[in-house]
Amino acid sequence: MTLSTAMHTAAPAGSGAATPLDAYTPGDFYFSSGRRAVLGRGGAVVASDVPAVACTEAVRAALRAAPRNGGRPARVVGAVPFDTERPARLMVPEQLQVTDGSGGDIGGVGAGGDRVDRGASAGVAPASCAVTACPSPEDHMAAVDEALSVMHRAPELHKLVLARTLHLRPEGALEPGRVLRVLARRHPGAYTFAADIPAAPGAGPRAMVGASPELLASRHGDAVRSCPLAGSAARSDDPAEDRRRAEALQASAKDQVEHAIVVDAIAEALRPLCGSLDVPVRPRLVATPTMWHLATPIVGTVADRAVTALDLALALHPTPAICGAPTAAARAEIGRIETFDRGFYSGFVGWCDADGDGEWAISIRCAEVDAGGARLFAGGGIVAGSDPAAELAETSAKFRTMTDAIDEAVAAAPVRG
Ligand SMILES: C=C(O[C@@H]1C=C(C(=O)O)C=C[C@H]1O)C(=O)O
Repeated sequence: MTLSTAMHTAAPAGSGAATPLDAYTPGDFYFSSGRRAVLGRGGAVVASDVPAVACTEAVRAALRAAPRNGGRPARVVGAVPFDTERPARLMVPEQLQVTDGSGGDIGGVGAGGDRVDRGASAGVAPASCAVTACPSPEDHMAAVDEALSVMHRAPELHKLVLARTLHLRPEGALEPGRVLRVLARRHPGAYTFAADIPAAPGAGPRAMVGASPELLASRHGDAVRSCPLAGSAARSDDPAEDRRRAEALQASAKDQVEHAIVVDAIAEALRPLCGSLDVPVRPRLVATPTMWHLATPIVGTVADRAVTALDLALALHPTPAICGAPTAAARAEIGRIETFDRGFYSGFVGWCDADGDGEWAISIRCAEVDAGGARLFAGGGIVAGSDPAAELAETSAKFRTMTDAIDEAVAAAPVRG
């Protein structure tokens, strides 16, 4: 593989010949998709005083005003929260390092499925951390029951995505960069990211760190892509059982319905923006090291080049994969039933350049990480026929992306005397 490394302006201080992943330090932005990786450092936060849903004009203006980077268009990088009435955390970095392989989008498909690396811990939480679940497992099951009752009373609500959190506090300091590098190694097919997010006054930097298998939207030239995931099963260490679970997922009528709701919503949102759009009729199976998912790779061509990757992401968000359907009713129920603030979880993270090209992944399989610990998030779609215990188990399995990585990062931390 030949990597052409474009140092857009100066390389980040002290990075030498380091890759973007090596160069990452807390406060930076990092995003990789297959062989493409972006590291951003410094620069003003853009559109911090407007709701994220209305940020595109300010972003366009900031990109127009920014110098080109080593002959390439300027880029905005960062994260958008679940609630787009709140501001995004987007930057036009002062220093940008990009490695541009020939890999193209990974689009969630084949997301590292053959490279199963289950790591050391099979449990939900690293042994080396104090753990608090919010809500408790019992309360999450009660919330799923409540969602099922709501959908029974109001059948026009087809799907509701409910999440829960785990707070991990290791004995020593947690290093976001270490967690990021473990994730990148364990999940080579994922969208791996670390995005700076607001921290408490006086506290050190805080980052949203994760390895998402899900592409919300990308645009490269005319080519538009989205790869929604919905319908999940935990992987098994036993190959025969692993295959059985994958086949059961593909054969599950409930999961096919749950998946189709997402694909229909995305196709409907993309159609007015696209000249052509190809939506496969049946989903395929994709694997991460911890989960099987149903996935539908949607491809199209943008009708008007003025529509940027950020415009596409904002037009699609929140998809029923992380919110529900219909959107407004599902969002209202999430606000009523969930007992915590999603913040940047289930928003999106990535980059967009001044030509409108860009990539945005859904911020899942992730955690808010600072030196004191991590707040992990995992959710799942509830439809008629969902089972509270199975939904709880699904979120436990989804947590493993981050618990396994934090476990390894903490175990590998040097002892400080
Ligand atoms: C909400 C999450 O995942 C989403 C929900 C899925 C499901 O319900 O099957 C599958 C993939 C994601 O779209 C999460 O990982 O936290």
